[in-house]
Amino acid sequence: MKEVHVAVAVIYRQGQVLIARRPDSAHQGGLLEFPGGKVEPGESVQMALVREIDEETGLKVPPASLQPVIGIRHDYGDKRVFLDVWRTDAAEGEAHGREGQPIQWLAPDQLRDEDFPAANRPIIRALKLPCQLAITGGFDDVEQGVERLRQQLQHQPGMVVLRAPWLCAEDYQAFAAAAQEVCHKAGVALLAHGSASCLPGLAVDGLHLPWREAAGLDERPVPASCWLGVSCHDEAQLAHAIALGADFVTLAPVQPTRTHPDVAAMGWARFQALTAAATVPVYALGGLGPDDVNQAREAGGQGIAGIGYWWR
Ligand SMILES: Nc1nc2c([nH]c(=O)n2[C@H]2C[C@H](O)[C@@H](COP(=O)(O)OP(=O)(O)OP(=O)(O)O)O2)c(=O)[nH]1
Ligand SMILES: [Mg+2]
Repeated sequence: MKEVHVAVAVIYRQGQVLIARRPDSAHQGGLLEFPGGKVEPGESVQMALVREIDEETGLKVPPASLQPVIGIRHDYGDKRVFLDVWRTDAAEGEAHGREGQPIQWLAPDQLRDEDFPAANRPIIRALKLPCQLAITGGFDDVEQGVERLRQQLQHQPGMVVLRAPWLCAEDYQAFAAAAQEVCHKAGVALLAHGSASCLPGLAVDGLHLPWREAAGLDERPVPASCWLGVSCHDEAQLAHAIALGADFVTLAPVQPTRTHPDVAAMGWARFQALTAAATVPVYALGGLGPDDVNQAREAGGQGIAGIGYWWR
């Protein structure tokens, strides 16, 4: 079966995205969708986006405003698609459903997996996840750890992974409880780091699995209502994380790091190649800071993750 290349548009306006309803008679009919459609022969994906957005909503999109979000290969059984997803926040005009389809503006947090075709799940993840993920670094005692976390939050990461594998379970619980309060006040999501067995009793928003924990699992260890991240370093690990149902992965090391001087960095070209094949948002990790967010996004990533920049 030939793969259909589909240009999919995430049109942002005032923190909301434009959603349409697919006609009942269409493939995946009756479900919600992002505007878009098939890339025609001879068209670039950008040309297809500009055309489809105009045809379906009447909005005019400056081609230069389009930025890549994620690419997803999905087999529906009756159809194979490559969803080539791009965003713009510069669409001009008033949106209306030019093909008679109902449209609405929704905040990313209002998007529910079950309302969309199955291939859209990673898109919804990508829109809800931030572009900066901070991981906690070393500290001497829990009090100092919490103080450094407060400083880390001043750099406004959208999510924090609470990494402290050297702490005993009791100290980790205390660290997580204090961190939860600090993160909650700042409106920042907090993920525990380790195995799912550390979760009971923790008021966190999800779990980030180090590769050594993910390697031994054959199913998702947490419910769909909490985030699941996995640390990956190569293609095989990415495939395993996706099979586990990870909501996102980190891929490292992209650049040389002080923490792992003996590990060879993969560089941006390799990061881009691995990310292109992954149906999940991918954070670039290793030797990076906020200045690298654009580079990571241009390479098809969700953004950057790291310890070094934020933890001084
Ligand atoms: N536009 C769009 N298509 C999606 C999404 N998710 C998803 O699986 N698809 C699939 C459904 C279709 O098989 C394919 C694109 O179809 P489409 O019906 O929009 O194509 P089109 O605008 O060119 O329409 P047509 O000329 O075939 O009527 O991609 C999405 O969020 N938006
Ligand atoms: Mg369409």
